[in-house]
Amino acid sequence: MKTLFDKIWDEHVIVSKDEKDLLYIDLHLIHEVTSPQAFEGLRLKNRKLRRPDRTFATMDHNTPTIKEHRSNIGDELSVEQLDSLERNCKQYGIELYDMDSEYNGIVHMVGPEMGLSIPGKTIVCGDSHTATHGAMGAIAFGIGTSEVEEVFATQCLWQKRPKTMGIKITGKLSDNVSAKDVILHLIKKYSTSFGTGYALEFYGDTIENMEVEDRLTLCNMAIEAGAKFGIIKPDEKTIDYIKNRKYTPKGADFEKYLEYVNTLFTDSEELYDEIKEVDVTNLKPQVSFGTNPSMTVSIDEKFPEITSEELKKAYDYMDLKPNMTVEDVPIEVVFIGSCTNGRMQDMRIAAEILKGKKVHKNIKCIVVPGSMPVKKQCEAEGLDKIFLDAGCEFRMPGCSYCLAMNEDKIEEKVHCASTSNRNFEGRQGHLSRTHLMSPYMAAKCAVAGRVEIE
Ligand SMILES: CC(C)[C@H](C(=O)O)[C@@H](O)C(=O)O
Ligand code: SF4
Repeated sequence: MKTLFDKIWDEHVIVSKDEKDLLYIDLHLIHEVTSPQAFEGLRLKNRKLRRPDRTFATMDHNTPTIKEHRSNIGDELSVEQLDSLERNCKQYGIELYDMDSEYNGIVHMVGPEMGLSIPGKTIVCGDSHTATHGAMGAIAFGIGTSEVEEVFATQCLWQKRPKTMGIKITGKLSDNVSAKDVILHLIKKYSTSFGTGYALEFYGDTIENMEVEDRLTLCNMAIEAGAKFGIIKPDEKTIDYIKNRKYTPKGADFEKYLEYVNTLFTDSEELYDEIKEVDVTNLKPQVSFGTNPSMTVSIDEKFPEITSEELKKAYDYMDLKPNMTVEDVPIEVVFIGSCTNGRMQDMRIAAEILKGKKVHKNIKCIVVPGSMPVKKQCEAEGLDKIFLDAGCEFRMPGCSYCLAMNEDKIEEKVHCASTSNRNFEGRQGHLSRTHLMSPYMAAKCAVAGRVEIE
């Protein structure tokens, strides 16, 4: 009798010592920001890279979203990090999805798209949103640069087993409500730290009814709840999703692999160290008003009274007040993209709203597909045209706008309706003001010129 998480964990333990386990790592994803020092460490210690064939690289954080050749990136550190990733991948024989690659994209898009992030695997990346991949039914977690070096050298990592928390989500979501609203609601209800020390397993009929892309959105923000891990049991939808992707096992290997995948579920709810239950039947769209994701309201709620210094500081920074509603926020920019909501389904939802409409005159609307495959698919379905006709910008994939890299910054004091995952002070630019929400709400906002209270 084991939880889903413990089944995968136990399958990967090589040896245990002092409450820690040495885990075998099946997949190591890397990007330009957190890998240069780790490669340098290898060289200095004269260590080899153990499994270049299980290491995959993408350029994402420093790549501008404008159509600009690499040689035109202004920021020197960005250029240096991109150059060193390219050099290192060449030297160590690692597959790299560079800016010219048809597979390029944000690392948390690339893993599932390539059939690399698949059920039952252990997946690491020097990036805090690695829990995203747990939605495929895997153990996936963010690691630091020194750990990146350890995995390079040994393909293993010492880890303390986390406790498990079952997050049971039940009820049918309303049409305008999605996984983004569910995770924002959870963080509002239980704080930005309720998951600390836990692996969060999301389950229940709401999760079963969710598409894989929604599940990825949900697990993406586990770290915003303090948890390094989010995980969801693989099912038919997961198997359909991974089938025939580039690195998914094929033929008889796939059939054999499915036998293992079919064992991946939690044997009994009683095995969780803790359970939280949430009924989302009447859940309304959620929008953040403050400077962390827990400072969030339902669209039909007023902003809360000031009950802490932190909240007061957030109101001051955002230039908002208690008792206002999301409708009162003077939004000027709408950003649809990021590893949270830069997938095909997000693009389709936004396009459906923007189709035949015009972006409001006070709004600049930026659409950034999370990866080249998503961009291409948008073009194949004519979504790019819908966005452009509506007056949006339709850009190249990358992280840039989510964390204010390159020219992709929200100006001082400007309110941005954003489908990303972080809204702390300055996240999208010096003194910028981020409001987290779903692609549905963001696209509606682009048309209406403000967040709509339906
Ligand atoms: C740059 C990277 C290390 C960082 C992270 O780990 O999350 C980034 O992706 C972010 O979202 O802030
Ligand atoms: S899109 Fe944003 S949150 Fe996601 S990996 Fe990039 S910078 Fe981090």
